[in-house]
Amino acid sequence: MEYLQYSNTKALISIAVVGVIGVLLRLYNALVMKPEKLRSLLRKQGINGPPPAFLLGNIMEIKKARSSSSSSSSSSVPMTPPGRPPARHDCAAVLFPFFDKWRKQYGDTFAFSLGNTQIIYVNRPDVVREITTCTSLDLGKPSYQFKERGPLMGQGILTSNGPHWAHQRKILSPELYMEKVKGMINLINESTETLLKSWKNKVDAAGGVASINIDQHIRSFSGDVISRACFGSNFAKGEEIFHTLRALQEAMSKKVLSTGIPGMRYLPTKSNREAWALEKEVRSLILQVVKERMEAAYEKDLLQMLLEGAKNSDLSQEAMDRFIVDNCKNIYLAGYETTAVSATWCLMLLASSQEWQNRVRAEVLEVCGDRLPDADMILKMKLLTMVINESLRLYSPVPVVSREALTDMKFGDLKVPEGVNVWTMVLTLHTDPEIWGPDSYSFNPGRFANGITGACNLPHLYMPFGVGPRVCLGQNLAMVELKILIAQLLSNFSFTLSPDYVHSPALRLVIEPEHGVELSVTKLSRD
Ligand code: HEM
Repeated sequence: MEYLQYSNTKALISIAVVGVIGVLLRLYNALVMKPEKLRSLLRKQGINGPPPAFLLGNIMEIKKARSSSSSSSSSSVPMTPPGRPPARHDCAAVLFPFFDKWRKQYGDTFAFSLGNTQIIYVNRPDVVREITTCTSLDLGKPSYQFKERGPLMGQGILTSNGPHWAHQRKILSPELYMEKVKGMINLINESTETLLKSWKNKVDAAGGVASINIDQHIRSFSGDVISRACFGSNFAKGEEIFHTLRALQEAMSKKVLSTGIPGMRYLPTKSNREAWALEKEVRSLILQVVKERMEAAYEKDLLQMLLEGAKNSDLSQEAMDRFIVDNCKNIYLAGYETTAVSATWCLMLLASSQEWQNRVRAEVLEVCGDRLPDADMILKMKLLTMVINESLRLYSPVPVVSREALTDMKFGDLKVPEGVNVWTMVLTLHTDPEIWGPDSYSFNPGRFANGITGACNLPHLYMPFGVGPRVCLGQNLAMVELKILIAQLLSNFSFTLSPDYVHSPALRLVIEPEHGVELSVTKLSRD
């Protein structure tokens, strides 16, 4: 009997030991062997890069370079005095100083690691064209981003690949065609009115000139537009969803710097627990609106399209709920902050160039007069389009276009093994003097007088909205929103940079002004 018990315990211990060894071997393979194999494949074709640290890759080096470039006076990036625009609009040098260093050391194409993810940085125009225009479903969005941003984005259009992505894109894209966006102009004008009223009140209360930190106002405007576009008449509920999503995004941005550290997302850390709770809340709020929709009248907004798309696609109830919840979140996230920061940066640039502010205002008043902007007027305002294009060139909210090879792939002479990511630095391409000329770091909307092709010698490298099959679905909506907002602000107010403005681009989920943008705003008399 005793002997039997002894041999059972021995067997259990043996099984446990074999199991633990198996898990350790798999971990060793995923964290050490596989990354090293990929790096050696890259080295074989002459792609070198900074040596990675065990498990972390180059994360610590990146963190260190970032914090010293934003805080240290010994940084190579000159600090901008308060109240002034920078002499050189060079976000890449402030936010990604390590890339400059590595490019000097390893050339235009080099490899680095975020945790166990291997990334090739590509700056060669020919290879960038091949990557960004590749239509194969084998080239997708990086899976490590899906994992890290799981609670925030789920498996919606932004964070899915292959047939699942293609299916979602097919449902959503017709809803954001220009013809549909034209139908949203009234709702955008309504959202703008709210903003104008609040600025007028502030200026009156301040006796003629008000110092306004514009960020929150612009964010509210952008959130209002997206809520109305997505949720139509349920937009009040939309705003509640949106505030919860914003809180979730903040909880997630605290985690951004841990990107790539294996296993971090599963640990019940304070920020993970906060994110999980908010994710649950957003889901239940969205499904509540869906339930009301099922019972009430039919409307033609984005939510309705998602509902119909889900109903027609033979999904289980669980999968259908996920499809709707994830895509509502994705549209918010894709459309809210990007448009808000684009408008904020554009107003900062106009505030620092009285010449361009006056020129665009004259155009707006000539085209629109006392009427609210409509589709024809929006098309006619050329100087306004040039200013927005230039602002998106210098302050592209999304600084990197990234992809993952889902199988072994080749772009020109660059072989990308399965699992390796490729990154194209939009900000660097947007300011390269060889592409844009010697004034590439200056604000000069005049360069867009003959469109994008006239502005630079390699137009495919201008990509504030990305390019190729995964190009931004909302670019028509974003451009119309930006034009209406800026036209309306210019025809009602004049503004300069406040002496309190401190120029400090920061990378959160998008590039935003770290301390906001403070403007001195005066009401224009319209007699
Ligand atoms: C100025 C504002 C905006 C900027 C700068 C911007 C930029 C971008 C960029 C760079 C991408 C990724 C493209 C790529 O990886 O090649 C993207 C994707 C996307 N954007 Fe935007 N975006 C803006 C506004 C919007 C708005 C208003 C919406 C929706 C209402 C939207 C919806 C999307 C969607 C759904 C995708 C994913 C497309 C896909 O993966 O198939 N965006 N955007």
